[in-house]
Amino acid sequence: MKKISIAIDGPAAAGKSTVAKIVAEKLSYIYIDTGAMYRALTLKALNSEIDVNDEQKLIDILNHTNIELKHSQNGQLVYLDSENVTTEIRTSQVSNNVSFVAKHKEVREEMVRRQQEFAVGGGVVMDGRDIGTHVLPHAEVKVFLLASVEERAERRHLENLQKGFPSDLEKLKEEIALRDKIDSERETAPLRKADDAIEIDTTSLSIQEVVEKIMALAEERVELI
Ligand SMILES: Nc1ncnc2c1ncn2[C@@H]1O[C@H](COP(=O)(O)OP(=O)(O)O)[C@@H](O)[C@H]1O
Ligand SMILES: Nc1ccn([C@@H]2O[C@H](COP(=O)(O)OP(=O)(O)O)[C@@H](O)[C@H]2O)c(=O)n1
Repeated sequence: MKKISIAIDGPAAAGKSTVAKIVAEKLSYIYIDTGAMYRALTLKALNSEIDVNDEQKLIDILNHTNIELKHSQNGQLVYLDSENVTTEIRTSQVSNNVSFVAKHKEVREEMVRRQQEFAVGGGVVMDGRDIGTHVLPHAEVKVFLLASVEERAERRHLENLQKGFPSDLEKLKEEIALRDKIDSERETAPLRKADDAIEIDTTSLSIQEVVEKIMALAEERVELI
């Protein structure tokens, strides 16, 4: 059966990676979390005391940085220069700096090049902010996931508590809203629904309901090919 590409975009904590992972498993496709790549570069910049506004320094380190997304039974693992950073890239320090790193045109160009390489041949579910608009503009299925900022902050809060991370719901709401604003207002490839993407408001939907909607869109497309 022909393998298609599925692009899932949307604001922070809308449920993109959760549903992308399940859809990829159901279809036996590769799952690619592009946010993890920007997070890994941000972690390296913070650890190297590089200013997140210094585009030239960031591109210099990116050119000497290996970011790998490995698939394990426990989900996706993220390796930065051969070191497992799966947990470290989710700290609030990384979350609060990543949008500044992701603003830079040259950083994005290099990340997009790597992401497109991962997707050669199809059979991928990729999530991020610019997948339907820039990384995979010809993806057969494009979805834009939404949920109210209150709902998204509550979901991330619960997730943090489950992981044993410190978490303050009100602060999280502000941080998520600020990150969405920076991601939506940047000049290069801002967070935006592609014209041909299907919008799904997940505020009152369960994970399973969102997965079913995306699976239905994928099956429809596979049948048409
Ligand atoms: N439809 C949903 N209903 C309730 N919780 C959800 C839903 N989708 C995702 N979640 C939870 O919300 C949190 C954030 O989801 P995640 O997939 O990390 O979002 P994103 O990848 O968009 O940042 C996770 O803890 C996840 O389990
Ligand atoms: N394709 C992408 C993916 C992420 N990003 C950036 O990376 C950040 C982290 O993405 P993420 O998907 O891990 O974030 P969460 O929604 O999981 O919190 C985003 O806030 C964006 O600044 C991006 O610019 N383009």
